[in-house]
Amino acid sequence: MSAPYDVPGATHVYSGKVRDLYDLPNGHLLMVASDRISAYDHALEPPIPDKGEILTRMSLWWFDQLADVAPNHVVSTDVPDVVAGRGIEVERLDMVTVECIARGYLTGSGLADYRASGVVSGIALPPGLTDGSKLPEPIFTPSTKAEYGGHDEPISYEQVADAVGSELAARLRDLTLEVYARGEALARERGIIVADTKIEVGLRGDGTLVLADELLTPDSSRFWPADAWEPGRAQTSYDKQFVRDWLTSPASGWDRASDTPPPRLPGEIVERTRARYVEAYETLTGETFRR
Ligand SMILES: C[C@H](c1ccccc1)n1cc(-c2ncnc(N)c2C#N)cn1
Repeated sequence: MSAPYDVPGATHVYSGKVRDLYDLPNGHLLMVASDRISAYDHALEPPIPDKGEILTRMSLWWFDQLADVAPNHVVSTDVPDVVAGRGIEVERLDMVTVECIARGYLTGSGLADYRASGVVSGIALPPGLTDGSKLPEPIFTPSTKAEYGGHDEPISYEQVADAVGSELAARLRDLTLEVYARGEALARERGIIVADTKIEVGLRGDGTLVLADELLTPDSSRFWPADAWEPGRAQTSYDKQFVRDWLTSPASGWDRASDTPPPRLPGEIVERTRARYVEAYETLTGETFRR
């Protein structure tokens, strides 16, 4: 993994797959989006230039678009130069211990659960759905928060209510589905399907629910190009398809089923992937990403 940034005045406290978190002297946190990219549960090398800045700008844009749905944790983008553009000073919240996930389409672990039992996170779905099917309506499919490197486990709404109380469970469900509905509708108008998304929610001392972490990015959501959507097969990933295709091609020499780490991505794949992140940002926001 690429080392986190040495940020003056900040104390590094956590590294996720692609983001790092720091304590700040004023009691806030500094959230830094790296250029790291992961696929098939592996951290890949090299990083994708500007990915962290592009997805930071995307999150900020979504926080602004959805400000009428819920407040967010952003305090300031005036951060130390070493993380300028990819760092956000955020309000320290009491984070909810549930991964709040909404799905509008069936794929991934939800599809696997559906194929095994017809049920996803305790919700029975109609028969005949396949990979990439649009669900009759978006569903709230919460999961546990796995330790770093582990896999989140799906839980039912009832389990969420048992964990956090029925009133907060209802608020989390409603917020997650509202954020997804608004994000999916806006993205769809611009040719991007947001198949599902994970939001992180924190609580203020007064009980206000606050949108935290990143929001509606290709790292927290599945982005599919709408013009390539075809239920019945694995969908094209808007941002990671070049990486996936190369890693699973003879050109990489990698065996996904092996325990070996993936090989270093070639320059062309890195650049084409960077271009897809730029394209996703510019398509969604209508703004130009100038480095
Ligand atoms: C796992 C996730 C993470 C995000 C970004 C980078 C590394 C980790 N994380 C977020 C908090 C957190 N805690 C208190 N207040 C907050 N506003 C936030 C946020 N965001 C703790 N962990």
